[in-house]
Amino acid sequence: MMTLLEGKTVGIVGLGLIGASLAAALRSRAVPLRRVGFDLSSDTTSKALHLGLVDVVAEDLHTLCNEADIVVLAVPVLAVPGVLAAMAPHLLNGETLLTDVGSVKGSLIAAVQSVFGELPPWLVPGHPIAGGERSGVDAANPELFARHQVILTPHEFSDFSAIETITELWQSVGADIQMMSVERHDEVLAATSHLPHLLAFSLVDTLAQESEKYEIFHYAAGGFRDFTRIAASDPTMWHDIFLSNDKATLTVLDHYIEHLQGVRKALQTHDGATLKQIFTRAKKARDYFSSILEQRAR
Ligand SMILES: NC(=O)C1=CN([C@@H]2O[C@H](COP(=O)(O)OP(=O)(O)OC[C@H]3O[C@@H](n4cnc5c(N)ncnc54)[C@H](O)[C@@H]3O)[C@@H](O)[C@H]2O)C=CC1
Ligand SMILES: O=C(O)C(=O)Cc1ccc(O)cc1
Repeated sequence: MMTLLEGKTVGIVGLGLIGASLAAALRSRAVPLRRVGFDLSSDTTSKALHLGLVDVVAEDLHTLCNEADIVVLAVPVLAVPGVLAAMAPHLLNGETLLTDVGSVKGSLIAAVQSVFGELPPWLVPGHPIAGGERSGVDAANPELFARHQVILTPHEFSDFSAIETITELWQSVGADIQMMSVERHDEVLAATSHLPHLLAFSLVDTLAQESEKYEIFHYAAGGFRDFTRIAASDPTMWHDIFLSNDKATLTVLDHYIEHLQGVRKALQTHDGATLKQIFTRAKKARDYFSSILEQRAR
């Protein structure tokens, strides 16, 4: 039974893919929350209002904070410190809960600490492991979070009832909640999300620079499509993520470069046994990942 959200107002700052999808999901599932939105782009807020994703658009962050019981930050991660600083005077009543959807959690914690001088009990950071290469309000999808995980990284002073409310917010749109420390989150995501995006951007850029008028892409097949879909993701969003999670990404990138050097050596020396060993281990791991995906889809 969902009870903690009844009659409350959620204020969503940033009505792009994730913010607008959350608004759309809350609406399509008739979650009893009033939805107030804010975005720097007036085109975006007009669309969100016109599509009925939000009930009302706040004129500024001050108004949004005054109206909202729960504020969800859904802006690129490097925009967070500025938004927090603008909201700070209006959040200090202690009654408004604050959460976010950012792909990096260490930088959010650092921003909150720098703006508020402490980690307030009404802060429960979050990260939906759901999205896609499209961005903006036009890409909003009410089913985006269904059967997907949302990682919450509450800190040691996060209020229990605040954690329960944010848990219920995500469960109400069909998501499964996982709890994790900030450090573990940033390491895991560096490996499973940030590194793959870096490799995809880098591979596509390498080939694009070597190919006159992108001619080579005419001959690319499904493997190239699957490997590089995420290179179509938003450059600003990923610029922000890499600069915010540089340490953990560098660690896993160095590990990967070392492994790739091994693959290169095996190829150069025609060491087929080593190549087969690597491919067999990787296939086993990828088959396991496919089984996780199948279980989740059931
Ligand atoms: N795109 C994805 O697949 C996922 C993204 N995330 C995280 O969600 C957050 C939002 O990402 P998306 O929705 O994909 O981005 P997006 O680019 O679709 O939307 C961001 C929105 O924030 C607005 N915005 C930017 N600066 C602002 C500011 N200072 N004040 C108010 N609005 C501002 C923009 O106008 C835009 O509408 C990012 O932190 C990202 O790391 C998390 C999970 C998945
Ligand atoms: O496009 C994809 O497959 C993604 O990996 C989406 C995504 C992007 C960023 C996140 O922090 C979480 C999910």
